[in-house]
Parts: sequence; structure tokens; C-alpha cells
Amino acid sequence: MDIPLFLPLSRNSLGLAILLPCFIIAYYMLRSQRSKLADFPVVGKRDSADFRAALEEGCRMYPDSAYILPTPIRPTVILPATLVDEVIRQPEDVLATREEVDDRFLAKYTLLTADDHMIRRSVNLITRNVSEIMNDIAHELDLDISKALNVDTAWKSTNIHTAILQLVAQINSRVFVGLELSQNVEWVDAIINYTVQVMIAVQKLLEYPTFLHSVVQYLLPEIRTIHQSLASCCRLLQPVLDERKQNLAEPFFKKPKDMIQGVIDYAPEGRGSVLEFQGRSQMILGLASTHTTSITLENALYDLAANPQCLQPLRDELEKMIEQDGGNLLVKSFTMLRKMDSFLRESQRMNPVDLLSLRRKTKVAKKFCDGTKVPAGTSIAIPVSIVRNDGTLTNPDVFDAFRFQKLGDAEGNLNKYLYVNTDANSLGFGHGVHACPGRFFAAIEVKLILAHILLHYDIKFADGIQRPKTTYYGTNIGPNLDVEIMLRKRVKGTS
Ligand code: HEM
Repeated sequence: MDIPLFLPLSRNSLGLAILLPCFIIAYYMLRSQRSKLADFPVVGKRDSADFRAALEEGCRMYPDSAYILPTPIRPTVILPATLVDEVIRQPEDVLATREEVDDRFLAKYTLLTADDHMIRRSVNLITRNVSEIMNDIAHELDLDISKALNVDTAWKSTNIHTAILQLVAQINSRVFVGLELSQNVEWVDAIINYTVQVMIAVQKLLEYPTFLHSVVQYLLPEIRTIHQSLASCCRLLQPVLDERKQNLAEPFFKKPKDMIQGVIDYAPEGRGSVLEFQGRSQMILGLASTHTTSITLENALYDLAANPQCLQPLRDELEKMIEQDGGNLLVKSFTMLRKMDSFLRESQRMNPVDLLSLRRKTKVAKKFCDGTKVPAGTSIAIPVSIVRNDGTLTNPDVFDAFRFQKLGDAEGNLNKYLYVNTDANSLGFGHGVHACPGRFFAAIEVKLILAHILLHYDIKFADGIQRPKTTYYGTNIGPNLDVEIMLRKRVKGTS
């Protein structure tokens, strides 16, 4: 009997024939990466929902040397604080920022790829004109805030999360893309949803091995929603972009100092005028700015409600400034609000938006000055929490609202302890060339809203309610969705 040389393959065995070699390659790649990192101790478990405890343990056990946090995608080598300055000095071809972000957010599937040079320059354009822009919109804020909070003169228990998120997304849109789009609910929702869908899509994709992501992406509703958000952004942006292009052809047109213009002016090869490129860039800017700012503000409000003794000093400072400025809240004077500035720095120190900072990917094998050797293709980071343990602050585990004002006064160095100032011990906005370029704008936005709330509302937690603990997913912060705070409109002459 003749035996056929090639037996016909069933569907299952064909699938197995394709998948098996892939599994084997993936297994050996993972093993080889792991064996390269075998010298480092591992702290924590890969499936931890929250890496806070592991990071605290790691910093306690290895304060001066590196260890591994077994984060998803690939493990992260956590470096000691002594290497901050060396990390920030490395060029992109040694320690890459962009590639690390692309990896962590699976940018190929979540559409998060951007030209960071262009994004930074666009954000800087806003920053240079931030006082002018924010003064323009300060008077609109009164209306927006009371609409968002929706409380009267009687105490009301309120969940502020959605209200603050919408408010921040709207103010950011007002500054980034103009009044018309900022008032469009579909635009604001698309910007907010993009971030949420990216986070969920990344988590879901990570349930599958990397080599299956290109297939699994088509099965995930979140990836479809991301594409729909982009389509909505582009549709809504089109008339605004068309009008901008027409205006730019006019000889005396004064360019607006917004993100649309930043992307047009700074995108490589004139791509900023292309609708899809603009849409993607605006969504990425929305991702970088919306949840980070709203969570920072929510935390500040929780700290305010939990520390009622801070209300009067903060109000006194504000009222003095308003009097000096002739009865108006002027953005240019915000740096003089030293108590509020210190309060925000302390609030962010206790609750940063990410447990890790200075995340990079090694492009080549890198030997650090303390002898730590990290192989090429490795994720590295430094914990933000080091500032709480660095030995320079008294009672670092206690919230002390005005500690940075006192420190600035005592050392005669006001700038060193300002909210927006980054240094090796203050990594809440990163540090070095890749430190958050939006922090100057964010600081003004947060101060403007906080000032309004301080002047026009009373705030506290209901009796017996404590300040809620911040929730973390992996190393990222997650808003605590269940918290309610008590608010009421202030009546002149009472407090
Ligand atoms: C309070 C609010 C904010 C916080 C806490 C925050 C925090 C951060 C942090 C920790 C980084 C990483 C820095 C590093 O890796 O060294 C970052 C980067 C970045 N942020 Fe922010 N951010 C905030 C608001 C904003 C806003 C409003 C914008 C835009 C207007 C913005 C735009 C960016 C951009 C573009 C980057 C990437 C910079 C680069 O890689 O060169 N951020 N931010």
C-alpha cells in the first residue's frame, strides 16, 4: 500500500503547526531575557493588581541597589535614587523614552504613537502664553464650575470624580483646540474615553502572548472604540482645521497659540495639516493631560476635606492676593500663592499619578556608575516614592500641607520647593529633559479651580468618613470612584 508523503492536515493540526513554533520562539525569547536579568533579585509577583507594597519592600530591602519588579509585558529593573542624575543625562539612543511608552501602552494597537519632539514643542507653545490664555477663560470658569458641581447653600454629599474629569477635559479642550470644540459634548467624551479605552485595551491584550496581539486586537471592543474615538475626533476637527488652513493662507492672519497650531507648525514633513495626524495628536495630548490633571485635583480636594485646618490660611492668602491685584484673580500672581503651591506639592508627594518615574528602555547594554549592568532591551525606572524616604523631610508619612513653604523660607530658596520644580527627590512630574512639559499649564489650571472652590464653597468629609486611599492598577493610579465629599455654597459672612 502506498503511504502518501503529505497527509492532509485538519484545521486543528494546521493551527497547531503554526502556533507551536511561535510558542517555542516566545518561550525561548522570554527565557533568554530572564536569564540576562538573573543577577537581580525579584520583589513582588507579576499578577499583582497593585505594585505599591512590592515597591515599598524593594526600596526597604535594596535602598542602594537595583532589583526587579515583575511588571507585565516585561519586568522592570528598579534603580536606586542615586542614579537619577545619570538616567536623565543619557541620550535617546542609550535610554529611550518614546520606545518605552510605545511598549508599555502597546502603541501599535492603541494608536498612541506620536512624535514627542512635536508634542513637547506644542505644549511649550501653550506654556509660553498660559497666563494670557487662562486669564481669558477665568471668567467662564465661574459658570462651568458651578454647573459641574451643582450644589447649593445646603451641605450635599457629592461624588466629584465625573464632574472634575469633565471640567478638566473641557478646560483643556478650550485651550488646546478652541471654544467651539470645548463646548461639544461628543468631542469632550471622545477625549476622555480614549484614555479609559487605552488602559482597558492594554490590560486585555496583556492576557495574551505578544505574538497573538496583532490577531486579538480585532476581537477587542475597546480597540474598536479607540478607532471610533479617533474617527469622531477627526470628523469634529475637520471644519476647524479647514478654517485654520484657509486663514493661514491670509497674509495678516495672527496664528492662535493653541495645540492645533502647534501640531501644524512643528509636525515633521508638514503632516500637521493632515486630518488624521491632527486627530491622533489631539487624542494623545488629551491622554497626557486629562486624567493626570483631574486625578491631581481630586486628590487635592480630598486632602482639603480631610484637613479643614488648611481652609482658612489658604483663603486668607487668596483674598490678600485678590486685594493686591485690584479685586481680580490674576493668573500672573499665582506663583505668589505660596501656601497653595506647597499644599499641591505635598498632595502630589503623598499621591503621585504613577508609582514609577523616569521610565526608559535600554537601547544598548548599559553599565551605570555604581556598577549596575542592565542588558539591552530592558525596561528601567525609579520609584517616585523615594522622596518619602530620602531622609530630608521630617515625618515623611504625615501630610503636612505647608511644609514646602516653610522649607523654602528656611533655606532662602523659594524656587527649589515650588510645585512645578522637579529634582532628584521630587519625581511626580519626572525630571530632566523628559520632565512633564505640561506641568506649568496644569499647575495654573489646578490652582484656578482650587481657588474658585476655596472662595465659593465649603468642603468636608461626612462625619466618620476618612480620606479615601488612592487605588493603583499595577503602578498606575486609578481614580477612587466611590468617594463622596460634602460641599455647600458659601454665603458671604459665614464660613
Ligand atoms: C498634574 C497633572 C500632570 C501630571 C501629574 C503629569 C505627570 C507627568 C509625568 C510623571 C510624566 C513623565 C515624565 C518622565 O518620564 O520623566 C509626564 C510626561 C508628559 N506630560 Fe504630563 N502630567 C500632567 C499634566 C500634563 C498636561 C496638562 C500636559 C499637556 C498640556 C502634559 C503633557 C505631557 C507630555 C507631552 C509628556 C511627555 C514628555 C516627554 O516624554 O518628553 N502633562 N507627565
